[in-house]
Parts: sequence; structure tokens; C-alpha cells
Amino acid sequence: MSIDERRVAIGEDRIGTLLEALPYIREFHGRTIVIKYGGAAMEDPQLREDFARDVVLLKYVGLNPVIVHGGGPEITSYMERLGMPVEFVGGLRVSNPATVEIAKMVLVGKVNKDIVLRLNRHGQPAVGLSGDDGNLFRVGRQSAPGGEDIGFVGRIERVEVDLLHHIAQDYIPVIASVGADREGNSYNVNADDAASAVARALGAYKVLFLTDVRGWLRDPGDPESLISEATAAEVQEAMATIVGGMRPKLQACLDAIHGGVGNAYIIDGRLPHSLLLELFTDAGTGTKIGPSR
Ligand SMILES: Nc1ncnc2c1ncn2[C@@H]1O[C@H](COP(=O)(O)OP(=O)(O)O)[C@@H](O)[C@H]1O
Ligand SMILES: CC(=O)N[C@@H](CCC(=O)OP(=O)(O)O)C(=O)O
Repeated sequence: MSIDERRVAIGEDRIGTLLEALPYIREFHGRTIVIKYGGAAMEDPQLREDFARDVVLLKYVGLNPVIVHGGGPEITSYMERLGMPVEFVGGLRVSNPATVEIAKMVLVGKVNKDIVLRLNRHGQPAVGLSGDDGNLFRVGRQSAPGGEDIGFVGRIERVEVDLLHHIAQDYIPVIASVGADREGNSYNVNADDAASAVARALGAYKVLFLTDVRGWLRDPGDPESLISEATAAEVQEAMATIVGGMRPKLQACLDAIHGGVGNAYIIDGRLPHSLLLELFTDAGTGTKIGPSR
């Protein structure tokens, strides 16, 4: 059999994919990668399994993945079942004490444990945390971008990194975005903000935000208008025009970059294995944001 025939026999494409991934695996070895998990990737059962497998694989090949998750649609659905009004200002949920209670129940009690269980099943033990566990987050009150009072919405002022370092040695930390202030008042924290705060505090190499669109779109109504790459300065310039859920996400990317995180990515959680494709292939899939091009 000639060399060319052998190449065909082993499936050159498959080897090509592995070879393409190798330099990335070497580059990322031992690095901390924070992954914000939310949106559609959390709703579809097959995508949930794929996500868990991908994260476990990251740990196996020597990365240090840390998961911060949302669950906004589930909070909304429980609030509606209870007949509670649902309101967002600037992409942040207006949160009275009853709303914070539901957010805690849904995020800590349900979504967090579902993710932990799935990672465990796929072969890497995970530990679920909220901002209250081991004083992981200290939170302060936050207003909407226009200065409006939106209740008990928190901004993370401090992350207890030692706790995360300890846990991440042997487990995959899975973090729910709720926390309390010094007086013990609980807050609902936007999960994009929480992921950015965790990435900054850990000095993460990268932070990735999985969502339900292809990435940052020039025109939110046109999926073909994906912005594949942008600098922090370009995002900053566009901020005044950004609305809805993309606003806290892009702000979280900016905060991450300004806080020393190498790159921030917004990727499509509806695309199976988008996490691996973004990390281990040359082309990438979503929006990459960095200090410069
Ligand atoms: N310029 C934009 N590009 C992409 N999405 C946008 C843009 N402006 C607003 N959006 C909205 O932001 C949403 C993503 O934010 P969000 O719903 O908070 O996602 P997640 O639950 O994944 O955090 C998209 O579904 C889209 O409706
Ligand atoms: C203050 C605030 O907006 N908190 C969010 C927390 C969950 C979240 O961010 O979930 P996603 O990432 O899935 O949107 C909320 O209540 O929806």
C-alpha cells in the first residue's frame, strides 16, 4: 500500500483535526478557562450532554475549566408559574426579595445540581458552589445602566480565589450567580457579570460565553452579520447602541479584558461542540474579543 493509500485508509480528515488541535492543547495546558454556560445550550437535552462531555475532555487534556452558569429562562418560567411580574432593564432582571428567592432556588437548587450531576456522570467529579459557599462572592448593590433602581441585583466586589484554587485541583467548580453582602442580604447576579468577575479574579487565560445567537451581531435581526473579531476599544465604542441580553455580555467581555483576561469569546451554544471548535480549531465560530487584534 502506498503512503497516499495509507493516508486515505486511516481517514486523513480525522488525523487532520487532531493535528490541528495539538498546538492548542499544548498552549492551553495548565491554563484556567472560565466558561459561562447559559442560553439554548442549557435547554436542549442532547446539547447538555455534549457540553458536559466537552468540559470533561478539557479537564482530561490538562486545562482547568471553571463553569459559571445562568438559567434566566428557567427563573422566568418559575416566576410565571407563580404569577410574579417579570421585568428586565438593560438586560438585568428587576429583583425584589421574592425574585431573589426564586433565583436562588432555581439556580442553586436545580440548575447547578443538574450540571454537577452530568459532569460527574461523564467521568469528572464536579463541585457546585454559589456565592455563599465558603464566602465565594461578596456582593454589592447595582443599578441599571441608566441609574434606575432594580432592587437586589448584585455586582461582585470580591471573589475568594483560594477556595476556587483548592477545589479546581481535583474537581470542576460549577458556580451559580447569587451571593450576599456583608449584612447578609442576598442578591441576584447576572451570570455574565459573575463569569467575568471569576475570570478576572483567577487571572484566567480565556473566558467564553455560550449563548443562543452566533455571537455579537452587527444587526441583531440578521444572523449573517456576525462580528468575528473585535478589540475592547471597538466594543467600548459600540456600547451605547447595544441593547438586551447582549449588553451585560459585552460589558462582561470588556471588564474581563480590562482585568487582564487574555481573550473573551461569545459563542453559539446551539452549535454542538462549539466550545471545542472555538478552542481547538483555527477558524473559531463566534466573536473573539481581545485587547488588540
Ligand atoms: N447585537 C446583538 N447581537 C447578538 N444578540 C443580541 C444583540 N442585541 C441583542 N441581542 C440579544 O441578546 C440575546 C443574548 O443574551 P441573553 O438572552 O442574555 O443570553 P444568555 O441567556 O445566553 O445569557 C440574544 O438572544 C439576542 O436576542
Ligand atoms: C440580575 C440578573 O439579570 N440575573 C439573571 C441571573 C441568571 C442569568 O444571568 O441567566 P442567563 O445567563 O441564562 O441569562 C436573571 O435573573 O436572569
